[in-house]
Amino acid sequence: MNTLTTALLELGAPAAVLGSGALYARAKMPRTYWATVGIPLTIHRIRHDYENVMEACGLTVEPSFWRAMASSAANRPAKPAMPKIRSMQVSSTGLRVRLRLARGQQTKDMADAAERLRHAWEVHAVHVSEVKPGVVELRIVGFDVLRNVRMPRRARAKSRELLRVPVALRADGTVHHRDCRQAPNGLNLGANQSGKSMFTRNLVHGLAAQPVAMVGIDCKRGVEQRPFAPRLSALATDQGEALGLLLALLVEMDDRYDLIRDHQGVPGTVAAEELTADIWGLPEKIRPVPIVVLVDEIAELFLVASRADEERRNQIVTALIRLAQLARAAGIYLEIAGQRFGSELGKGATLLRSQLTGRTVHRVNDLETAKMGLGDISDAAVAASTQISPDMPGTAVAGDTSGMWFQIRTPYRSLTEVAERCAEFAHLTPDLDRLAAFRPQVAHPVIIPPAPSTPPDLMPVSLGK
Ligand SMILES: Nc1ncnc2c1ncn2[C@@H]1O[C@H](COP(=O)(O)OP(=O)(O)OP(=O)(O)O)[C@@H](O)[C@H]1O
Repeated sequence: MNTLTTALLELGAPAAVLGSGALYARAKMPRTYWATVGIPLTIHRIRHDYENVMEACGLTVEPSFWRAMASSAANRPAKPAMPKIRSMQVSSTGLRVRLRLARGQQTKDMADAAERLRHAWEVHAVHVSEVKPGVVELRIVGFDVLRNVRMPRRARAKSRELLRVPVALRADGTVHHRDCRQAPNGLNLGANQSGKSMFTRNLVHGLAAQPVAMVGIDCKRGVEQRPFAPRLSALATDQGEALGLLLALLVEMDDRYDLIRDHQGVPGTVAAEELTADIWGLPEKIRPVPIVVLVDEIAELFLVASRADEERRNQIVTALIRLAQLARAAGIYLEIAGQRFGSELGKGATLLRSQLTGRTVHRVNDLETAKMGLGDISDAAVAASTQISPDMPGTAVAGDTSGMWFQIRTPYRSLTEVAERCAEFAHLTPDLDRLAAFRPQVAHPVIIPPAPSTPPDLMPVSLGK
Protein backbone atom coordinates (compact mmCIF):
# COMPACT_ATOMS: atom_id res chain seq x y z
CA MET A 1 0.00 0.00 0.00
CA ASN A 2 1.50 3.36 -0.93
CA THR A 3 1.88 6.30 1.41
CA LEU A 4 -0.87 8.30 -0.25
CA THR A 5 -3.37 5.51 0.23
CA THR A 6 -2.38 5.16 3.88
CA ALA A 7 -2.76 8.89 4.42
CA LEU A 8 -6.15 8.92 2.71
CA LEU A 9 -7.28 5.95 4.74
CA GLU A 10 -6.25 7.72 7.89
CA LEU A 11 -8.30 10.72 6.83
CA GLY A 12 -11.32 8.44 6.42
CA ALA A 13 -11.59 8.42 2.63
CA PRO A 14 -14.24 6.00 1.35
CA ALA A 15 -12.92 2.64 0.19
CA ALA A 16 -14.35 3.00 -3.32
CA VAL A 17 -12.12 6.02 -3.89
CA LEU A 18 -9.02 4.12 -2.89
CA GLY A 19 -9.43 0.98 -4.99
CA SER A 20 -7.03 -1.89 -4.41
CA GLY A 21 -5.11 -0.08 -1.65
CA ALA A 22 -8.22 0.01 0.50
CA LEU A 23 -8.97 -3.63 -0.24
CA TYR A 24 -5.45 -4.47 0.89
CA ALA A 25 -5.96 -2.48 4.08
CA ARG A 26 -9.29 -4.15 4.68
CA ALA A 27 -7.78 -7.62 4.46
CA LYS A 28 -4.47 -6.99 6.22
CA MET A 29 -5.34 -4.36 8.80
CA PRO A 30 -9.03 -4.85 9.51
CA ARG A 31 -8.94 -2.89 12.76
CA THR A 32 -7.25 0.15 11.23
CA TYR A 33 -9.44 -0.05 8.16
CA TRP A 34 -12.57 -0.25 10.28
CA ALA A 35 -11.55 2.62 12.55
CA THR A 36 -10.67 4.93 9.68
CA VAL A 37 -12.86 3.97 6.73
CA GLY A 38 -15.32 1.29 7.81
CA ILE A 39 -17.15 3.27 10.49
CA PRO A 40 -17.94 6.41 8.47
CA LEU A 41 -18.78 4.29 5.44
CA THR A 42 -21.17 2.03 7.31
CA ILE A 43 -22.88 4.93 9.09
CA HIS A 44 -23.30 6.55 5.70
CA ARG A 45 -24.75 3.34 4.20
CA ILE A 46 -27.20 2.90 7.08
CA ARG A 47 -28.44 6.48 7.09
CA HIS A 48 -28.43 7.10 3.37
CA ASP A 49 -30.51 4.16 2.26
CA TYR A 50 -32.28 3.11 5.44
CA GLU A 51 -35.87 2.93 4.16
CA ASN A 52 -34.98 1.00 1.02
CA VAL A 53 -32.87 -1.48 2.96
CA MET A 54 -35.64 -2.06 5.50
CA GLU A 55 -38.10 -2.64 2.69
CA ALA A 56 -35.78 -4.92 0.74
CA CYS A 57 -35.03 -6.95 3.88
CA GLY A 58 -38.70 -7.48 4.64
CA LEU A 59 -38.69 -5.31 7.75
CA THR A 60 -41.66 -3.08 6.91
CA VAL A 61 -45.27 -3.44 7.96
CA GLU A 62 -48.53 -1.83 6.84
CA PRO A 63 -48.89 1.75 8.15
CA SER A 64 -51.31 2.24 11.00
CA PHE A 65 -54.85 3.34 10.24
CA TRP A 66 -54.22 6.92 11.47
CA ARG A 67 -51.02 7.25 9.51
CA ALA A 68 -52.77 6.01 6.36
CA MET A 69 -55.61 8.49 6.97
CA ALA A 70 -53.17 11.35 7.49
CA SER A 71 -51.34 10.49 4.30
CA SER A 72 -54.48 10.27 2.23
CA ALA A 73 -55.68 13.62 3.69
CA ALA A 74 -52.40 15.17 2.58
CA ASN A 75 -52.73 13.45 -0.79
CA ARG A 76 -49.50 11.52 -0.27
CA PRO A 77 -48.94 7.77 -0.64
CA ALA A 78 -48.89 6.08 2.78
CA LYS A 79 -45.38 4.89 3.63
CA PRO A 80 -45.01 1.49 5.29
CA ALA A 81 -43.97 1.51 8.95
CA MET A 82 -40.49 0.23 9.85
CA PRO A 83 -38.12 0.07 12.87
CA LYS A 84 -36.90 3.49 13.97
CA ILE A 85 -33.29 4.23 14.81
CA ARG A 86 -33.12 5.24 18.48
CA SER A 87 -29.34 5.58 18.85
CA MET A 88 -26.07 4.66 17.22
CA GLN A 89 -22.85 4.03 19.12
CA VAL A 90 -19.40 3.38 17.73
CA SER A 91 -17.07 0.76 19.26
CA SER A 92 -13.61 -0.48 18.30
CA THR A 93 -15.10 -3.48 16.50
CA GLY A 94 -18.33 -2.12 15.12
CA LEU A 95 -21.49 -0.17 15.71
CA ARG A 96 -24.33 -0.62 18.13
CA VAL A 97 -27.65 0.50 16.72
CA ARG A 98 -30.75 0.57 18.89
CA LEU A 99 -34.05 0.24 17.07
CA ARG A 100 -37.65 0.69 18.15
CA LEU A 101 -39.59 -2.03 16.39
CA ALA A 102 -42.67 -1.13 14.37
CA ARG A 103 -45.99 -2.35 15.69
CA GLY A 104 -46.53 -6.04 15.06
CA GLN A 105 -42.82 -6.82 14.71
CA GLN A 106 -40.84 -9.07 17.02
CA THR A 107 -37.15 -9.63 17.76
CA LYS A 108 -37.19 -12.78 15.66
CA ASP A 109 -38.12 -10.76 12.54
CA MET A 110 -34.94 -8.74 13.00
CA ALA A 111 -32.85 -11.86 13.73
CA ASP A 112 -34.18 -13.56 10.59
CA ALA A 113 -33.20 -10.51 8.52
CA ALA A 114 -29.71 -10.22 10.05
CA GLU A 115 -28.01 -12.04 7.18
CA ARG A 116 -29.74 -9.80 4.62
CA LEU A 117 -28.78 -6.66 6.56
CA ARG A 118 -25.16 -7.83 6.71
CA HIS A 119 -25.00 -7.96 2.93
CA ALA A 120 -26.91 -4.70 2.45
CA TRP A 121 -24.52 -2.78 4.71
CA GLU A 122 -21.43 -4.76 3.61
CA VAL A 123 -20.29 -5.62 7.11
CA HIS A 124 -18.85 -8.79 8.60
CA ALA A 125 -21.85 -9.66 10.77
CA VAL A 126 -25.03 -8.31 12.30
CA HIS A 127 -26.10 -9.74 15.68
CA VAL A 128 -29.50 -9.01 17.14
CA SER A 129 -30.45 -8.94 20.81
CA GLU A 130 -33.49 -7.71 22.67
CA VAL A 131 -32.98 -4.79 25.05
CA LYS A 132 -36.57 -4.68 26.29
CA PRO A 133 -39.94 -5.40 24.71
CA GLY A 134 -40.16 -3.39 21.51
CA VAL A 135 -36.50 -2.36 21.49
CA VAL A 136 -33.68 -4.36 19.91
CA GLU A 137 -29.98 -3.77 19.55
CA LEU A 138 -28.08 -4.54 16.37
CA ARG A 139 -24.42 -5.25 16.98
CA ILE A 140 -22.79 -4.56 13.66
CA VAL A 141 -19.33 -6.11 13.49
CA GLY A 142 -16.97 -4.62 10.94
CA PHE A 143 -14.48 -7.47 10.63
CA ASP A 144 -13.84 -10.98 11.90
CA VAL A 145 -12.93 -10.25 15.52
CA LEU A 146 -12.24 -13.93 16.20
CA ARG A 147 -9.42 -14.16 13.67
CA ASN A 148 -7.06 -12.26 15.92
CA VAL A 149 -8.58 -12.13 19.39
CA ARG A 150 -7.90 -9.03 21.43
CA MET A 151 -9.73 -8.73 24.70
CA PRO A 152 -11.04 -5.22 25.38
CA ARG A 153 -9.03 -3.35 27.98
CA ARG A 154 -12.13 -2.86 30.11
CA ALA A 155 -12.57 -6.65 30.38
CA ARG A 156 -9.04 -7.03 31.68
CA ALA A 157 -9.65 -4.33 34.27
CA LYS A 158 -13.02 -5.79 35.32
CA SER A 159 -11.71 -9.32 35.69
CA ARG A 160 -11.87 -9.06 39.47
CA GLU A 161 -15.52 -10.00 39.85
CA LEU A 162 -15.45 -13.10 42.05
CA LEU A 163 -15.77 -16.35 40.08
CA ARG A 164 -16.61 -14.48 36.87
CA VAL A 165 -13.71 -14.66 34.47
CA PRO A 166 -13.44 -13.13 30.99
CA VAL A 167 -12.29 -16.21 29.08
CA ALA A 168 -13.01 -15.40 25.45
CA LEU A 169 -14.32 -12.95 22.90
CA ARG A 170 -17.74 -13.42 21.29
CA ALA A 171 -18.29 -13.06 17.57
CA ASP A 172 -20.22 -9.84 18.19
CA GLY A 173 -17.15 -8.27 19.82
CA THR A 174 -18.38 -8.54 23.41
CA VAL A 175 -16.59 -10.41 26.16
CA HIS A 176 -17.57 -13.92 27.13
CA HIS A 177 -17.33 -14.77 30.82
CA ARG A 178 -17.21 -18.10 32.58
CA ASP A 179 -19.39 -17.30 35.54
CA CYS A 180 -19.23 -20.12 38.07
CA ARG A 181 -21.98 -18.70 40.25
CA GLN A 182 -24.40 -18.36 37.35
CA ALA A 183 -23.59 -21.76 35.79
CA PRO A 184 -21.95 -23.67 38.66
CA ASN A 185 -20.79 -26.66 36.64
CA GLY A 186 -19.23 -26.39 33.20
CA LEU A 187 -18.52 -28.82 30.38
CA ASN A 188 -15.70 -28.09 27.95
CA LEU A 189 -15.86 -30.44 24.95
CA GLY A 190 -13.70 -30.70 21.84
CA ALA A 191 -11.60 -32.91 19.62
CA ASN A 192 -7.82 -33.20 19.90
CA GLN A 193 -6.09 -29.85 19.43
CA SER A 194 -9.37 -27.94 19.38
CA GLY A 195 -8.45 -25.56 22.20
CA LYS A 196 -9.89 -27.09 25.39
CA SER A 197 -6.71 -26.54 27.36
CA MET A 198 -6.52 -22.93 26.16
CA PHE A 199 -9.98 -22.36 27.59
CA THR A 200 -8.84 -23.83 30.92
CA ARG A 201 -5.67 -21.72 30.82
CA ASN A 202 -7.76 -18.57 30.43
CA LEU A 203 -9.97 -19.65 33.30
CA VAL A 204 -6.97 -20.38 35.54
CA HIS A 205 -5.36 -17.09 34.50
CA GLY A 206 -8.45 -15.20 35.66
CA LEU A 207 -9.10 -17.19 38.83
CA ALA A 208 -5.45 -17.10 39.93
CA ALA A 209 -5.76 -13.50 41.09
CA GLN A 210 -9.01 -14.10 42.95
CA PRO A 211 -9.56 -15.33 46.52
CA VAL A 212 -10.64 -18.80 45.42
CA ALA A 213 -9.17 -22.29 45.72
CA MET A 214 -8.41 -24.26 42.59
CA VAL A 215 -8.21 -28.03 42.56
CA GLY A 216 -6.85 -29.98 39.59
CA ILE A 217 -7.58 -33.51 38.40
CA ASP A 218 -5.32 -34.36 35.49
CA CYS A 219 -4.88 -38.07 34.94
CA LYS A 220 -2.43 -37.45 32.09
CA ARG A 221 0.21 -37.56 34.85
CA GLY A 222 -0.42 -33.89 35.46
CA VAL A 223 1.24 -32.67 32.25
CA GLU A 224 -1.47 -30.05 31.69
CA GLN A 225 -2.02 -28.84 35.23
CA ARG A 226 1.27 -29.33 37.08
CA PRO A 227 2.58 -25.98 35.80
CA PHE A 228 -0.28 -24.37 37.78
CA ALA A 229 0.82 -26.18 40.97
CA PRO A 230 1.82 -23.04 42.97
CA ARG A 231 -1.77 -21.85 42.75
CA LEU A 232 -3.47 -25.25 43.22
CA SER A 233 -4.73 -26.26 46.64
CA ALA A 234 -4.82 -29.89 45.50
CA LEU A 235 -3.81 -31.91 42.46
CA ALA A 236 -4.56 -35.53 41.52
CA THR A 237 -2.62 -37.06 38.66
CA ASP A 238 -4.00 -40.61 38.48
CA GLN A 239 -7.27 -42.38 39.11
CA GLY A 240 -6.36 -43.48 42.63
CA GLU A 241 -5.49 -39.96 43.70
CA ALA A 242 -8.55 -38.61 41.89
CA LEU A 243 -10.83 -40.86 43.93
CA GLY A 244 -9.14 -39.81 47.18
CA LEU A 245 -9.43 -36.14 46.24
CA LEU A 246 -13.09 -36.39 45.24
CA LEU A 247 -13.95 -38.16 48.50
CA ALA A 248 -12.07 -35.43 50.41
CA LEU A 249 -14.10 -32.83 48.52
CA LEU A 250 -17.30 -34.58 49.58
CA VAL A 251 -16.18 -34.40 53.22
CA GLU A 252 -15.38 -30.71 52.72
CA MET A 253 -18.85 -30.25 51.25
CA ASP A 254 -20.45 -31.92 54.28
CA ASP A 255 -18.39 -29.69 56.62
CA ARG A 256 -19.69 -26.65 54.79
CA TYR A 257 -23.28 -27.81 55.07
CA ASP A 258 -22.75 -28.30 58.80
CA LEU A 259 -21.42 -24.74 59.00
CA ILE A 260 -24.45 -23.37 57.17
CA ARG A 261 -26.79 -25.39 59.38
CA ASP A 262 -25.03 -24.19 62.53
CA HIS A 263 -25.35 -20.62 61.35
CA GLN A 264 -29.05 -21.06 60.68
CA GLY A 265 -29.33 -22.18 64.30
CA VAL A 266 -32.58 -23.09 65.96
CA PRO A 267 -35.43 -20.92 64.66
CA GLY A 268 -35.33 -17.51 66.26
CA THR A 269 -31.60 -17.39 67.09
CA VAL A 270 -30.68 -15.93 63.69
CA ALA A 271 -32.38 -12.87 62.26
CA ALA A 272 -34.74 -13.88 59.44
CA GLU A 273 -32.78 -11.90 56.84
CA GLU A 274 -29.58 -13.75 57.79
CA LEU A 275 -31.02 -17.22 57.20
CA THR A 276 -29.08 -18.77 54.38
CA ALA A 277 -29.06 -21.94 52.33
CA ASP A 278 -25.62 -21.48 50.80
CA ILE A 279 -22.19 -20.16 51.74
CA TRP A 280 -22.88 -16.75 50.18
CA GLY A 281 -25.35 -15.90 52.92
CA LEU A 282 -22.76 -16.56 55.65
CA PRO A 283 -20.96 -13.61 57.27
CA GLU A 284 -17.72 -12.94 55.43
CA LYS A 285 -15.48 -13.82 58.36
CA ILE A 286 -16.75 -17.41 58.58
CA ARG A 287 -17.52 -17.94 54.89
CA PRO A 288 -15.38 -20.73 53.41
CA VAL A 289 -13.40 -20.00 50.29
CA PRO A 290 -15.05 -21.14 47.04
CA ILE A 291 -13.42 -24.09 45.29
CA VAL A 292 -13.22 -24.61 41.52
CA VAL A 293 -12.46 -28.21 40.52
CA LEU A 294 -10.81 -28.52 37.11
CA VAL A 295 -11.01 -31.96 35.51
CA ASP A 296 -8.71 -32.20 32.50
CA GLU A 297 -9.99 -35.26 30.59
CA ILE A 298 -13.12 -36.93 31.88
CA ALA A 299 -12.55 -40.13 29.84
CA GLU A 300 -9.45 -40.87 31.94
CA LEU A 301 -11.63 -41.05 35.04
CA PHE A 302 -14.02 -43.50 33.39
CA LEU A 303 -11.28 -45.72 32.00
CA VAL A 304 -11.10 -49.29 33.33
CA ALA A 305 -8.31 -51.67 32.48
CA SER A 306 -9.46 -54.56 34.69
CA ARG A 307 -12.43 -55.68 36.71
CA ALA A 308 -10.74 -54.41 39.87
CA ASP A 309 -10.73 -50.88 38.41
CA GLU A 310 -14.47 -50.97 37.89
CA GLU A 311 -15.25 -50.50 41.57
CA ARG A 312 -12.98 -47.44 41.67
CA ARG A 313 -14.52 -46.00 38.48
CA ASN A 314 -18.01 -46.36 39.94
CA GLN A 315 -16.92 -44.57 43.12
CA ILE A 316 -15.32 -41.75 41.11
CA VAL A 317 -18.43 -41.26 39.00
CA THR A 318 -20.74 -41.36 42.01
CA ALA A 319 -18.57 -38.77 43.79
CA LEU A 320 -18.59 -36.49 40.71
CA ILE A 321 -22.37 -36.79 40.37
CA ARG A 322 -22.84 -35.95 44.06
CA LEU A 323 -20.60 -32.92 43.74
CA ALA A 324 -22.40 -31.78 40.59
CA GLN A 325 -25.79 -32.19 42.22
CA LEU A 326 -25.11 -30.86 45.70
CA ALA A 327 -21.90 -28.87 45.95
CA ARG A 328 -23.00 -25.55 44.44
CA ALA A 329 -24.49 -24.31 47.71
CA ALA A 330 -21.26 -25.28 49.46
CA GLY A 331 -19.31 -23.11 47.02
CA ILE A 332 -17.74 -26.00 45.10
CA TYR A 333 -17.89 -25.78 41.30
CA LEU A 334 -16.88 -28.21 38.58
CA GLU A 335 -15.27 -27.51 35.22
CA ILE A 336 -14.95 -30.74 33.26
CA ALA A 337 -13.15 -31.10 29.93
CA GLY A 338 -13.32 -34.02 27.53
CA GLN A 339 -13.21 -35.10 23.92
CA ARG A 340 -16.56 -36.86 24.12
CA PHE A 341 -19.12 -37.18 26.87
CA GLY A 342 -21.66 -39.82 25.94
CA SER A 343 -23.10 -42.98 27.39
CA GLU A 344 -20.22 -44.98 25.85
CA LEU A 345 -18.00 -43.60 28.66
CA GLY A 346 -19.84 -45.79 31.11
CA LYS A 347 -22.55 -45.87 33.74
CA GLY A 348 -23.48 -42.45 35.07
CA ALA A 349 -21.92 -40.44 32.21
CA THR A 350 -25.15 -38.99 30.86
CA LEU A 351 -26.47 -38.25 34.35
CA LEU A 352 -23.26 -36.37 35.15
CA ARG A 353 -23.38 -34.50 31.84
CA SER A 354 -26.93 -33.34 32.48
CA GLN A 355 -25.71 -31.60 35.65
CA LEU A 356 -23.16 -29.50 33.76
CA THR A 357 -25.11 -26.39 32.83
CA GLY A 358 -22.41 -24.22 31.23
CA ARG A 359 -21.49 -25.76 27.87
CA THR A 360 -18.51 -24.91 25.69
CA VAL A 361 -18.08 -27.01 22.57
CA HIS A 362 -14.91 -26.58 20.49
CA ARG A 363 -14.33 -28.19 17.10
CA VAL A 364 -15.66 -31.75 17.21
CA ASN A 365 -15.15 -34.70 14.90
CA ASP A 366 -18.76 -35.74 14.58
CA LEU A 367 -22.29 -34.49 14.93
CA GLU A 368 -22.92 -36.90 17.80
CA THR A 369 -20.35 -35.14 20.01
CA ALA A 370 -21.78 -31.73 19.14
CA LYS A 371 -25.20 -33.01 20.18
CA MET A 372 -23.77 -34.29 23.48
CA GLY A 373 -22.77 -30.74 24.35
CA LEU A 374 -25.38 -28.59 22.71
CA GLY A 375 -28.26 -30.86 21.72
CA ASP A 376 -30.34 -29.72 24.69
CA ILE A 377 -29.55 -26.03 23.99
CA SER A 378 -30.39 -25.42 20.34
CA ASP A 379 -30.14 -27.10 16.92
CA ALA A 380 -28.54 -23.96 15.48
CA ALA A 381 -25.82 -24.15 18.16
CA VAL A 382 -25.15 -27.78 17.22
CA ALA A 383 -24.87 -26.82 13.55
CA ALA A 384 -22.54 -23.90 14.37
CA SER A 385 -20.18 -26.13 16.37
CA THR A 386 -19.82 -28.58 13.48
CA GLN A 387 -18.64 -25.76 11.22
CA ILE A 388 -15.60 -24.68 13.24
CA SER A 389 -12.52 -24.72 11.07
CA PRO A 390 -9.40 -26.62 12.24
CA ASP A 391 -7.26 -23.57 11.46
CA MET A 392 -9.05 -21.57 14.18
CA PRO A 393 -8.22 -23.51 17.39
CA GLY A 394 -9.82 -22.00 20.46
CA THR A 395 -13.05 -21.26 18.59
CA ALA A 396 -16.11 -22.74 20.28
CA VAL A 397 -19.82 -22.46 20.73
CA ALA A 398 -20.76 -21.57 24.29
CA GLY A 399 -24.25 -21.84 25.65
CA ASP A 400 -26.27 -22.73 28.66
CA THR A 401 -29.47 -24.59 29.19
CA SER A 402 -31.46 -21.34 28.95
CA GLY A 403 -31.06 -21.78 25.18
CA MET A 404 -28.69 -18.79 24.71
CA TRP A 405 -25.52 -19.52 22.74
CA PHE A 406 -22.60 -17.60 21.23
CA GLN A 407 -19.65 -18.26 19.00
CA ILE A 408 -16.49 -17.48 20.96
CA ARG A 409 -12.72 -17.71 20.69
CA THR A 410 -10.22 -17.65 23.51
CA PRO A 411 -7.24 -15.30 23.41
CA TYR A 412 -3.93 -17.13 23.03
CA ARG A 413 -2.01 -17.61 26.28
CA SER A 414 1.16 -19.62 26.49
CA LEU A 415 1.56 -22.20 29.24
CA THR A 416 4.52 -20.20 30.54
CA GLU A 417 2.39 -17.07 30.89
CA VAL A 418 -0.25 -18.90 32.93
CA ALA A 419 2.37 -20.76 35.00
CA GLU A 420 4.02 -17.41 35.80
CA ARG A 421 0.67 -15.97 36.79
CA CYS A 422 0.08 -18.93 39.13
CA ALA A 423 3.51 -18.42 40.69
CA GLU A 424 2.85 -14.67 41.06
CA PHE A 425 -0.37 -15.31 42.99
CA ALA A 426 0.86 -18.39 44.87
CA HIS A 427 0.40 -16.46 48.14
CA LEU A 428 -3.37 -16.51 47.52
CA THR A 429 -3.51 -20.33 47.48
CA PRO A 430 -5.74 -21.31 50.39
CA ASP A 431 -4.76 -24.21 52.67
CA LEU A 432 -7.72 -26.52 52.92
CA ASP A 433 -7.27 -29.01 55.78
CA ARG A 434 -9.43 -31.68 54.17
CA LEU A 435 -7.40 -31.53 50.96
CA ALA A 436 -3.98 -31.07 52.56
CA ALA A 437 -2.81 -34.56 51.53
CA PHE A 438 -3.25 -33.61 47.89
CA ARG A 439 -1.44 -30.26 47.97
CA PRO A 440 1.09 -30.46 45.11
CA GLN A 441 4.76 -30.21 45.91
CA VAL A 442 6.03 -27.10 44.24
CA ALA A 443 9.49 -27.65 42.85
CA HIS A 444 11.74 -24.72 43.56
CA PRO A 445 12.56 -22.90 40.37
CA VAL A 446 15.96 -23.75 38.93
CA ILE A 447 18.18 -20.79 39.65
CA ILE A 448 20.38 -20.11 36.70
CA PRO A 449 23.59 -18.40 37.89
CA PRO A 450 24.19 -15.01 36.30
CA ALA A 451 26.64 -15.02 33.43
CA PRO A 452 30.20 -14.13 34.55
CA SER A 453 31.07 -10.53 33.93
CA THR A 454 34.56 -11.53 32.70
CA PRO A 455 34.55 -13.46 29.39
CA PRO A 456 35.45 -17.13 30.08
CA ASP A 457 38.69 -17.07 28.12
CA LEU A 458 40.00 -14.19 30.26
CA MET A 459 39.08 -15.75 33.60
CA PRO A 460 42.02 -16.63 35.85
CA VAL A 461 42.94 -20.28 35.43
CA SER A 462 44.76 -22.27 38.05
CA LEU A 463 47.82 -23.76 36.39
CA GLY A 464 48.67 -25.95 39.32
CA LYS A 465 52.06 -26.19 40.90
N1 LIG B 1 -7.34 -19.23 20.97
C1 LIG B 1 -6.26 -19.74 20.36
N2 LIG B 1 -5.53 -18.97 19.54
C2 LIG B 1 -4.44 -19.47 18.93
N3 LIG B 1 -4.01 -20.74 19.07
C3 LIG B 1 -4.71 -21.55 19.88
C4 LIG B 1 -5.86 -21.09 20.56
N4 LIG B 1 -6.36 -22.12 21.29
C5 LIG B 1 -5.54 -23.15 21.07
N5 LIG B 1 -4.55 -22.82 20.23
C6 LIG B 1 -3.47 -23.70 19.77
O1 LIG B 1 -4.04 -24.91 19.32
C7 LIG B 1 -3.32 -26.03 19.78
C8 LIG B 1 -4.24 -26.95 20.57
O2 LIG B 1 -4.72 -26.26 21.70
P1 LIG B 1 -5.08 -27.01 23.06
O3 LIG B 1 -3.88 -27.73 23.59
O4 LIG B 1 -5.74 -26.02 23.95
O5 LIG B 1 -6.13 -28.08 22.52
P2 LIG B 1 -6.74 -29.31 23.28
O6 LIG B 1 -8.14 -29.43 22.80
O7 LIG B 1 -6.57 -29.19 24.75
O8 LIG B 1 -5.88 -30.50 22.71
P3 LIG B 1 -5.64 -31.96 23.37
O9 LIG B 1 -6.98 -32.58 23.60
O10 LIG B 1 -4.86 -32.66 22.31
O11 LIG B 1 -4.86 -31.73 24.64
C9 LIG B 1 -2.17 -25.48 20.61
O12 LIG B 1 -1.02 -25.44 19.80
C10 LIG B 1 -2.59 -24.09 20.95
O13 LIG B 1 -1.50 -23.21 21.08
